[in-house]
Amino acid sequence: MRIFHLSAECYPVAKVGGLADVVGALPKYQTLAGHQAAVVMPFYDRKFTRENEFDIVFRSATLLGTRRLYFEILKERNNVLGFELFLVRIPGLIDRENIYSYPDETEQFIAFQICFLDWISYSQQLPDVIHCHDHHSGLVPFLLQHSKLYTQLSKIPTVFTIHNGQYHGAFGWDKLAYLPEIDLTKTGLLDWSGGINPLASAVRCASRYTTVSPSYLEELIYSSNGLEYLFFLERDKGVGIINGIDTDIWNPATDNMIAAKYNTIKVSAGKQKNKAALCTRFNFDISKPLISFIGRLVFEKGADLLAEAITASLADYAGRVNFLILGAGDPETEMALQELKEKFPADTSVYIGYNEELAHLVYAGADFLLMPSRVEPCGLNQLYSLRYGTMPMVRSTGGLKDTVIDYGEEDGYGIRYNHTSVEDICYSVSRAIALYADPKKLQALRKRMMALDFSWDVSAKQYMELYQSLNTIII
Ligand SMILES: Nc1ncnc2c1ncn2[C@@H]1O[C@H](COP(=O)(O)OP(=O)(O)O[C@H]2O[C@H](CO)[C@@H](O)[C@H](O)[C@H]2O)[C@@H](O)[C@H]1O
Repeated sequence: MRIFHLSAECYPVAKVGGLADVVGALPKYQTLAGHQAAVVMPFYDRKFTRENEFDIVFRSATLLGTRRLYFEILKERNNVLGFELFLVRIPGLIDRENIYSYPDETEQFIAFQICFLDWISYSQQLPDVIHCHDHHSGLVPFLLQHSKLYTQLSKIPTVFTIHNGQYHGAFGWDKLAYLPEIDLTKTGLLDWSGGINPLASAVRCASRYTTVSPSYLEELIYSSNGLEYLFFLERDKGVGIINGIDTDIWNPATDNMIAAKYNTIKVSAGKQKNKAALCTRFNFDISKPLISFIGRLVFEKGADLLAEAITASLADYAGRVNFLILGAGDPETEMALQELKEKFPADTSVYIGYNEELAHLVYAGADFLLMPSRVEPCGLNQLYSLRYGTMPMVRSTGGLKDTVIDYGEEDGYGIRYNHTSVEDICYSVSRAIALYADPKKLQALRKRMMALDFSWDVSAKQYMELYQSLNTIII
């Protein structure tokens, strides 16, 4: 089966968060299973594109409104990722360093989708399925079916995966002219709340939509930033498939980014060496429990509560626990965390920024990983931490609920709490400190965590079954 994944991110080409991890792994596992999986993404002027070799496989021009765009499709030459990688380059529009946040972002992603469709319209070998990820490729299912330019593509089944339902990529009807000629009787399929909403359109027009955990599929009906009624109406088209993790990259026994490699048998000594490296770097006392947080410093992740919750915890446990935060995001949260570090220099440390290597070391060296997310479609951090024998402390929501069982329950291995609140975070901290005081129990739980299997094998198979079922669906 030939599968095209369309995405704004793909590890290691360009990563901001978990979307990149999934799009960098799923096609690899599909290729290993004998399928022809490819990723198509915008060209970014980054380390990966500078250091690898590409062939130009297609060159053409298209229109974005009245603007004529010349574009190229580049193909990575040496199969370094284990799957085909195609980049859409449009000089002056899609050839910059950053992935998001340019003022013409809407134009960038519309152009990305148009160029992709133009390119495959000329292709001799059409894909069996087009798999779109998040709103950046959300207009493709609509355009395939309702633009005259792409009639020959209209039978290709599409899957749309929602990694984050909070962001819709919505824009005003004044930008309708950027789309290619469409059937104007169908504009209702683009509209939500008086604007063009790529996420809503994809949910309606894709053959199927998926969420990255079964719980999140249900939660979208109650909380999806204004699309609740849409998810209520379209519920039967949705499927929840939990993310896997790329065990080639996230494996403490082979990970070159950590200070000492270890496996389940050597977990105690291995974690201790990695913790020592972290404690030296951040000036912590290794004998104390180390609780960390890794992630985007945004409201969804509960990051706004970290400074207050850590301050409250330290009121009870000063000198008995250390906190390490790695992340970047909302300026107010970044500032509050910097202040926290200045206020409690012996107990806390904060690294503002994105650092892939440090993240690996933290998964390996910390004792606990705090995830007080308000919204967590799947969450990969808890899966990585489990793989490294680091206990996740999670709020029961979305994928966190689906993957972490509280250690107080039968076969449990994590810490769970119900609310993204200072009280619940503090309560989870007190439980972590108590558990740390019982090294034998913690050691047994670490072995249990590391024995869990969250590899892609099962989930990749579920996606294949979904694709295969689409051939029989009449949209
Ligand atoms: N400052 C930093 N330095 C280094 N590494 C950092 C970092 N900040 C984040 N990361 C890394 O980025 C990834 C974050 O992945 P998540 O799945 O937790 O979140 P995200 O919200 O981006 O993804 C969305 O998509 C994914 C994929 O479907 C869902 O799991 C998730 O719930 C959904 O919100 C992890 O690999 C983490 O280590």
